[in-house]
Amino acid sequence: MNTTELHILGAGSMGLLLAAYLAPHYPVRLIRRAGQDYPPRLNVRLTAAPRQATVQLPQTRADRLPAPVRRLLVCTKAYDALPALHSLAPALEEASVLLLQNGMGSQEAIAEALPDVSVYAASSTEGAYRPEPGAVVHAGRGITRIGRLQGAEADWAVRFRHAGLQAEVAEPIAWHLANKLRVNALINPLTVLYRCRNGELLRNSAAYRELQALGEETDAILAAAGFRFEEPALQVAEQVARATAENYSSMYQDAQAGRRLELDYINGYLVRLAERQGLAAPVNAGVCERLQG
Ligand SMILES: NC(=O)C1=CN([C@@H]2O[C@H](COP(=O)(O)OP(=O)(O)OC[C@H]3O[C@@H](n4cnc5c(N)ncnc54)[C@H](OP(=O)(O)O)[C@@H]3O)[C@@H](O)[C@H]2O)C=CC1
Ligand SMILES: CC(C)(CO)C(=O)C(=O)O
Repeated sequence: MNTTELHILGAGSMGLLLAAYLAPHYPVRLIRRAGQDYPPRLNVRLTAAPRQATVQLPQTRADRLPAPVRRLLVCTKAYDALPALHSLAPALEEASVLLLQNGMGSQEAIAEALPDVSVYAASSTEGAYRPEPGAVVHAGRGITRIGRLQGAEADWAVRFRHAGLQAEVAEPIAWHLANKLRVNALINPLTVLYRCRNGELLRNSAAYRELQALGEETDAILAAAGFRFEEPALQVAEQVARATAENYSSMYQDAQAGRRLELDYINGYLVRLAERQGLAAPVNAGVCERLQG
């Protein structure tokens, strides 16, 4: 077993999923919120049908870390990632950090805020949720594409594969993040606005017209920013909506649970990217306004 401890910041769906897979192969420790008290270990039941396993994960508060962090997976929501890392900053001097946030913008901000830290970003199609505290369900097996943003090289994808997860080095990672962003920008907000499963967006004519308009605008913004894709966003989003027709998007689930949406890092990011290119983005901006209303 490799003895370098893997720290996981964010004990939510993604953090617990990765912790449960990695823990049998590497020493893993969860980092919990500063200023709050937690028991020294968290028992987590992983369901990856048809199998179930229970793992015991040591956990430490961010403000009580005994030693520097060398390997860190950041599994908070996009809006929490930078503040959470700031709470750890003194322990990160020699760290390689892997960011697992959806959307774009948080990764750039972190790389800029921590110029001396090795930073990798991932675009993951894994699906996980927590049915209750202390349990995580691996709802859909996916692939995690990992690429370096800055600093020293690290073998993140090797470690994921060693733990039985599908992973590959994918560079430039910004392209892969943008490729996922355009699907999320079309599907996720509309599932919230129309209160529907992904597949319903293709059957509801009003929703489909909005999908088309978002697709056209998103293609123009990403093209102006230098991203090249073979297929338009609408075509890819349609394929994904068909393949995941019965699913509720992550944004729909966040909205239902009353959690903050990752909108600023999806459609909001596209609006800011458009501004930087001197373009208007009324369709993405309109979606943000309606959802943040
Ligand atoms: N779930 C999934 O299937 C997938 C998720 N992703 C992406 O991964 C990211 C995480 O998603 P997910 O796991 O679902 O989100 P969750 O809300 O389930 O988990 C986020 C966790 O971060 C913790 N957290 C927030 N701030 C801090 C902090 N300062 N210190 C320590 N912990 C903190 C929260 O703690 P607390 O519990 O105390 O609030 C929470 O447990 C998102 O960007 C998401 O889009 C990507 C692919 C798939
Ligand atoms: C691909 C899609 C839309 C699947 O639901 C997703 O990534 C999400 O829900 O965030």
